[in-house]
Amino acid sequence: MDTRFTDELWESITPIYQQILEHPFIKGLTDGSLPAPAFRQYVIQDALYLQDFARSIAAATAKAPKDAWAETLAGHARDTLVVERSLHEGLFKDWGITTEEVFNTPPSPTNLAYTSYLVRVAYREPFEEVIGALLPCYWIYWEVGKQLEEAGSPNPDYQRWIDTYASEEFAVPVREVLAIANEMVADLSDARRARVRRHFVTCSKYEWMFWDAAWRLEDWPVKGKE
Ligand SMILES: Cc1ncc(CN)c(N)n1
Repeated sequence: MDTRFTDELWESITPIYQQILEHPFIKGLTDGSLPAPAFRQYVIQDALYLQDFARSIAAATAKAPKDAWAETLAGHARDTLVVERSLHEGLFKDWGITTEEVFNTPPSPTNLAYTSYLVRVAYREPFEEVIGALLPCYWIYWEVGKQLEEAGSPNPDYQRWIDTYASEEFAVPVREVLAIANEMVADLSDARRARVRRHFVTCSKYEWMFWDAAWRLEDWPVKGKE
């Protein structure tokens, strides 16, 4: 398989990926120093995030110009999320947090900005751009999972998180979406490839920001009656 396009994409985010690995949230997963409230906030926000992520994959499915890609993505909208949801549900059960509480939590400013961007691209832009926006969500998590796997974590919750994203179950859809990304650009002009890259870089920045928001226990600076 020709992986030149995705190699180029990864090259375009190497400084961002490096900063992700150096972020205290990520470092704190392996050395155990991540404060529990930051992890809890992250997992709750992530459960909200996944709702829009799934809808964005479904929109990509509807736009797929090839049946084989539509079938693959339809499977992701259902199955990929099952793996991540089971991680979340296990943690919520251990923490005594109900599904109702989770889904009644307002999205943080960063979460809302990221998911709004994803959904906007998914509904407004052509198929290849939607894949560009979705790709960091798959790929960065897999790379981070693999990177942290060797060090592991003294904290069982953080170890579960690492195991999920380093797992073969998570790797399969990542490889599939990478294959779609490399195939879909075969006949694309440089200008259209650049638009894919722009979304890829933007969403990679949002990935860093998502962990950072939880680390800072981000909240809205002003409040109404919610
Ligand atoms: C914010 C975020 N980005 C990506 C993933 C991996 N699907 C996730 N669970 N959360």
